[in-house]
Amino acid sequence: MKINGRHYRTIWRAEDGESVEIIDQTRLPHEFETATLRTLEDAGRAILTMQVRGAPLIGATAAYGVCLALQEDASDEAVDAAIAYLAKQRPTAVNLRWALDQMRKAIQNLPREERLAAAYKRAAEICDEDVETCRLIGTHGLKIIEEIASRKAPGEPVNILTHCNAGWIACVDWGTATAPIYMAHDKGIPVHVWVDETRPRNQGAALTAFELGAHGVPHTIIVDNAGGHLMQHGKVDVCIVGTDRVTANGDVANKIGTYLKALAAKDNNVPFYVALPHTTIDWTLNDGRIIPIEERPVDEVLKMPGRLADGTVVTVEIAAPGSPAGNPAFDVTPARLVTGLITERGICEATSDGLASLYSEKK
Ligand SMILES: CSC[C@H]1O[C@H](OP(=O)(O)O)[C@H](O)[C@@H]1O
Repeated sequence: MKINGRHYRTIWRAEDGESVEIIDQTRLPHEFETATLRTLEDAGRAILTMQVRGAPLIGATAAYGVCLALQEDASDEAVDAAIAYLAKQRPTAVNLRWALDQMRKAIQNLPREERLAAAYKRAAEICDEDVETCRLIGTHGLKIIEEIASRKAPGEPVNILTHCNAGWIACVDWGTATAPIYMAHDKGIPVHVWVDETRPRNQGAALTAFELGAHGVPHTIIVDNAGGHLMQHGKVDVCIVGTDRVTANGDVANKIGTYLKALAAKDNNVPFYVALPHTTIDWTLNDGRIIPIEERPVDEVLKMPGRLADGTVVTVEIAAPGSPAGNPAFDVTPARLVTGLITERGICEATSDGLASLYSEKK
């Protein structure tokens, strides 16, 4: 999408052909900085420290991480070590495993001297495929927004609540939950987005608000605990969130707090949709309760970055020194609380049959 009128993807191969550029998301929204990944370790660190984050972008970064590793050593042992290293950086988003499996398939039967070119080719394809997949998610999700808009008074916006950042910044472009929003906005359908700030890393306040604002989409940042209240008072027409892993039976792992939004939506008869590409479906699991939930550093809870009036960006402590904290980064929303899954192939029920109806090859 565009930043200051210039189109960006979130990750791209540098002109030197042997490094990778990313948008450093730890600097947003106060500073727009790109960063260069030159080694496997740079890619692993970018994923772990969330310079890049969002399931599809984590996968794309890992794919390029394999390329950077191959530049040093294209042996079978080095490939295995690189894949194992990248796989352990973050446990919940299944796109990481999916992308690494794709890279292994692309190079494993090639002679060493052909592996690097094949790896860069596959990594580029993964990025291009993600852009098209998210665009298609947008076209299918747009129908939901259009149907709600048809029941509203002229000019009255469709009020959409989203949690965390499942935007173009979480992907290579377009986003998952935001793709239908951008398409509705660009089509002239009045929309307004309630943006959950999404403690503790504030991906909503720092990233979703940033990208919606850059595209001119009306939005309001709210504290995470306000969503239920807004739903009780009829101010939310639909919830659309992203996900890091959907099991074959439709259970949804997503940023911590998603489950509570789904409960509030169910209690207030607000449709709750989850937008996802096929790369986020874990066909090996039929129960969301066994999805690994990442425990992140407690400093993310105890400290918060911000900008002073003079523009200096600082980090402050928000609790008494020595306060203990816990930081589970994701929760699992049972399929029964999900109205539907918005995929690149269409919208389906959050059930095994629903997913099988769109992905018959996986039956
Ligand atoms: C389109 S995937 C977005 C998904 O990823 C986020 O997690 P994180 O920021 O920790 O990578 C969040 O769960 C979003 O819904």
